[in-house]
Amino acid sequence: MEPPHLHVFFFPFMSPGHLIPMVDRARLFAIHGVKSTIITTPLNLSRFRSIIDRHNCSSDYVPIDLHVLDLPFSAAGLPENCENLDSLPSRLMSYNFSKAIMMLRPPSSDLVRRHRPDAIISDLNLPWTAEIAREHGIPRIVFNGGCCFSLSVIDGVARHKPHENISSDTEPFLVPGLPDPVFITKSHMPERFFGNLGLHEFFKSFMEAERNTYGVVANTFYEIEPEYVEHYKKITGKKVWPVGPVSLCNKKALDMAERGNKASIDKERCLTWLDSKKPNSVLYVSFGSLCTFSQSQLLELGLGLEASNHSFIWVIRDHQELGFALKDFEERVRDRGLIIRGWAPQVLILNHEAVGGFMTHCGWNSVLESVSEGVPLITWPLFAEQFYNENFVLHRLRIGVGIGVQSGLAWGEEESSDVLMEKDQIAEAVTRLMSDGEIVEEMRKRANRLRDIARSAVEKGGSSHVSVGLLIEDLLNQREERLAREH
Ligand SMILES: O=c1ccn([C@@H]2O[C@H](COP(=O)(O)OP(=O)(O)O[C@H]3O[C@H](CO)[C@@H](O)[C@H](O)[C@H]3O)[C@@H](O)[C@H]2O)c(=O)[nH]1
Repeated sequence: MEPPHLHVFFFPFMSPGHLIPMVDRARLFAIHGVKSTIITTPLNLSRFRSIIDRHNCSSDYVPIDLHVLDLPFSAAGLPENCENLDSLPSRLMSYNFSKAIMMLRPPSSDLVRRHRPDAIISDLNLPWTAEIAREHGIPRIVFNGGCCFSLSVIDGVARHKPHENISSDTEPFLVPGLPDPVFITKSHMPERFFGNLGLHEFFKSFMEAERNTYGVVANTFYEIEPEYVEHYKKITGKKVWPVGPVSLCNKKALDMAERGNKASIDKERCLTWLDSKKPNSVLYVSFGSLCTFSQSQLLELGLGLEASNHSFIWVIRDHQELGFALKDFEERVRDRGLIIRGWAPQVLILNHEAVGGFMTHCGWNSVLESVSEGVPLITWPLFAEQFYNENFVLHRLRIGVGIGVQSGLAWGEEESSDVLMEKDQIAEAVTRLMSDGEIVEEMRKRANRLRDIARSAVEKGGSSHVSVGLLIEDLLNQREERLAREH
């Protein structure tokens, strides 16, 4: 008799930059013949339900199971229906959000006891999943969102503390112990991100849990950062499986359009607009799922895009207060600009040949999605490890133009009226990337080469495809050993 499919529980963290790649990963494993179960909350499920339903309709794949847990809003002091980091009324509530997530431990443990999966793949931000795995004698594989380069820089800073002798926020210093010389400044360090919201203690528990984890699954591909994948294995002493770019498992237009949420623009309207533009002529402008600019910064951004004279798609989050009349702006830029207020079908847009540049905050998913489509970037990092991702894009991949921002925002500082970048600086960066010229031509060639390598990595026999197979094999061996122990 055939042994049962390997059964893996996937626990995503409730923030788009973490939820989306985890759902992709669960699908990837199901495509490889694993019985995947995603555990999430009702409103988060509604963001990706349609993709799972389509997946489950296909007779080629093992269907994906879903378990829904209610988030204890009132016990954690959160407003009703606040199930995702992107829907917090204020970032000052991040602490309550983390508390609510910690409270999911008992019902999650109960699910594991009842369904007895063979392994857990869970987000770095859910440290209690490591304890549950240990209690049930199964391996936990951690997913920490970023690339091995940034994780290695974070580790290098924590280990060697090179910033401690530096007084200036803007003086570059070397991070020791890395495969090549990496310079950062104090104002680029993600520690700022945690501000004073009491999140450090949660962060410590994530790192502690990571140390007690069986291995790491990363949304990257080996060829984009071979030295850093090896380095990360060495410093953590863990097995590391690079299985990305996971976004490439969304091959159908509808899956691309509905990835992460239902898009706020009709897919056909978006494609028709893009079809009317020349190849590589459109700049896509989006700052991920969490960033909120000050009203004055948003205005400068609009004026900069207007002044650049290039075509653009500009995504403005619906939580974002505008401070200017969008209608007037749209009338001025006319057909040169398409504004999406809310959720954009990002992967579908980047996939279109008219898109020739991406102005981004350098969230790792956005960087990798751009790389997967051969689109060079204008880098405008804001917080977390985004400055390190920028460093990787500009100095290692050499597929981007830096906008020149010196320092980021701390979590909770979005209300400030600061203008980080003025309209002329913005227009200048757009012109540098979107105008023809030898330097940009070379950049495009490098980006296209990386796109081809990324796509080969996820095809049969490619490095990421092989890596998924090796991870599954490892987990099957773990299961056999566990069953032998139990009998
Ligand atoms: O309108 C939108 C906005 C976002 N996205 C998707 O949402 C994800 C956003 O992820 P990312 O680009 O990584 O940005 P953040 O949401 O800001 O990600 C957080 O998580 C990342 C992974 O850990 C970190 O690299 C970032 O610093 C952190 O801010 C991507 O898949 C996008 O395709 C859309 O599809 N439509």
